[in-house]
Amino acid sequence: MVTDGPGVFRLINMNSVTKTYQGKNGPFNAVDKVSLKVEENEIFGLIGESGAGKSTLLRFINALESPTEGYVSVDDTDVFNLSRKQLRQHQKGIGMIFQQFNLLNNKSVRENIQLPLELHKYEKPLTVEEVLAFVGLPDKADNYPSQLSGGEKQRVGIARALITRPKILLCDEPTSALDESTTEEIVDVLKRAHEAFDMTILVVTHELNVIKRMCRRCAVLEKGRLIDIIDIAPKTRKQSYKSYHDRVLKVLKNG
Ligand SMILES: Nc1ncnc2c1ncn2[C@@H]1O[C@H](COP(=O)(O)OP(=O)(O)OP(=O)(O)O)[C@@H](O)[C@H]1O
Repeated sequence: MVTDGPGVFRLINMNSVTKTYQGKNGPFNAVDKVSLKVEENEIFGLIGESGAGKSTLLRFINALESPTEGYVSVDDTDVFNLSRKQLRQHQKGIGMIFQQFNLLNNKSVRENIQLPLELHKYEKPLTVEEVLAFVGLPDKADNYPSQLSGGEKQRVGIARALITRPKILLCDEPTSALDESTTEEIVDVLKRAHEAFDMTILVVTHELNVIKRMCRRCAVLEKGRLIDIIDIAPKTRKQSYKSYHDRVLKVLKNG
């Protein structure tokens, strides 16, 4: 076990990860030598403007993307040096929720939530009733996605992620398709899930208030580079708005 002091366990460790893509004008680094550590049970944010590399970085953790260079470990295990069986096991411990919910429209809420259990065998999954009650939709099991509001669809997305009892939950812009009050409700569901299921949560978003309400720390990315890791504390500090990074600091530290 890797520790950073008493009671602090680094669950996720990224060391100088780079992802190079071919762009119109040649190769470019969507993620550029990023190193960061996320502690077990933390809610950690990744923020930055569109194209900053947030989603790419998030997707390294469950190996949906692989870095061109660098090292990613989860629980002390190199994510990109696993057998197929080990990789499946690794991915089974990670849930994901998406901006556009990714529900199958021809399947009922119950069928959507059960999908992960059809793909893999889990030791102690929750039941559809349990997760639906948790996200506040106890009566919607037989509805179809087209009969739900955006906020309800995201609750179903969260229920689908929770049914396997993941150790890590990756949230890619979980509230970006929702209005302000629905966003608050979804943030509350995620915070309750964090407490109830003892998970580590990573949240990618460009919404600073979501970060402020949920996270203890967040990484700021700009053009693939890690600019800062901010400890989010309600202290008042004078900041100016010279750059995007300055605005982030202002909202998160002073708001
Ligand atoms: N498969 C790909 N091939 C080429 N370029 C890609 C590919 N995937 C992502 N990119 C580019 O890499 C950069 C980072 O993308 P990424 O989706 O990680 O950013 P992001 O910060 O999550 O952005 P957004 O907030 O808009 O989703 C962008 O310029 C994007 O266009």
